Amino acid sequence: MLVDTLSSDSALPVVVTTGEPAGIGPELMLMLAAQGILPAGTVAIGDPDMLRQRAAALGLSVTVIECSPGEYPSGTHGLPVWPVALNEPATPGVLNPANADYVLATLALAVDACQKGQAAAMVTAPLHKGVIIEGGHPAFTGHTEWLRDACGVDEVVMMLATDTALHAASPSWQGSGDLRVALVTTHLPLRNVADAITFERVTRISRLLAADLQRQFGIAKPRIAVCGLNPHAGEDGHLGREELDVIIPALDALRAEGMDILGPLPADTLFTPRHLAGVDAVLAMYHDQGLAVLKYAGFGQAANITLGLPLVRTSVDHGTALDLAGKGVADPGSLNVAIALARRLAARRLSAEI
Ligand SMILES: NC(=O)C1=CN([C@@H]2O[C@H](COP(=O)(O)OP(=O)(O)OC[C@H]3O[C@@H](n4cnc5c(N)ncnc54)[C@H](O)[C@@H]3O)[C@@H](O)[C@H]2O)C=CC1
Ligand SMILES: NCC(=O)COP(=O)(O)O
Repeated sequence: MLVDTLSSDSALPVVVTTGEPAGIGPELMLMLAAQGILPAGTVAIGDPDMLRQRAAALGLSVTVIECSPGEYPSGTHGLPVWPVALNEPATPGVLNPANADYVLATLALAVDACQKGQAAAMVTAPLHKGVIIEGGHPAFTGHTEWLRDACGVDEVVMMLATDTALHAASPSWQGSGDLRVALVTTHLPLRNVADAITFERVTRISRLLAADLQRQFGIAKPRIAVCGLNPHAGEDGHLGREELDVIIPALDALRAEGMDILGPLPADTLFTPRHLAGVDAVLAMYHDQGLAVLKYAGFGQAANITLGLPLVRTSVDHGTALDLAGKGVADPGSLNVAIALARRLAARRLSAEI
């Protein structure tokens, strides 16, 4: 289970940014609302007219209820929305850089609401990084780094996790257990990854991961298994020196601090049941090393959690799926998991006062 099963008893809503307006985010939110499975106390952030048009086009019976930011109507049926106006009309599947600022404004509203105590947590539907960059934000690399800066913290960690407790009831679930995968590097070109694997970075990310597994997930002494960077974890230096020069010294330093760390292990066999037994999280060196396995294990049934933030943020395990947008065929499973997880993490923070 991702966290212990606390029900959210916060009176505050969980806010969900509906993401790239040309992508599947808006319709996933509408699908959950139409299916009647959105928990009470969930508020969408986005353009209400766009959401109404998207619902009508897909034949989804959802009443979009526009509320002032910070307000939440109790006891109503429908989808409460805190409005942010699109800059230009959006067409499913067609990116428009003119709406980049709209997407960022939805994020800013969600952060503001969490910081002001108007929301218990934020969940993000997918945005399109490329169109945000083209829309005038050349340094943009993703929600994770944007939230780090918006919250004024030095470092955050991207972790994706499957949750058997949430999807055990799903007939499509084929997985055998929970898997949590955190990343040392996130959105970097592959050719830059090796240089970014430094002693400081490995130790900083590992400490943050362990601290948030304790704080947010209630794991008293987390066991973390760490991937090598190179094939066969470098084969004693014959297939790359990053393990010998950087990763092993970093892990030795962490062990000396009392952390329960395994590795570095060859990444191809680390993700097998024997090596994963008793492990609370895997730390992968780069994006596709860890996330390909996570998505094989539970795509559509997993969530992304940003560790190290002063607020709760979860997200989906997928992107904008422009190829599916506007067709009503995308799977809302991960958004459902992300909302449920945000509620549980928020409830845990509330009860533990963390
Ligand atoms: N949380 C976020 O905001 C994320 C944003 N992205 C962004 O999304 C954009 C597209 O990225 P891609 O790598 O193409 O990944 P993608 O996840 O959008 O699409 C990859 C494949 O998965 C399918 N897919 C995705 N979500 C699905 C769903 N809910 N149901 C059924 N099929 C689904 C798509 O149709 C496509 O075939 C990029 O700009 C990327 O940076 C990617 C991942 C997370
Ligand atoms: N592959 C995960 C991903 O791209 C999530 O990015 P972010 O926008 O949540 O930082």
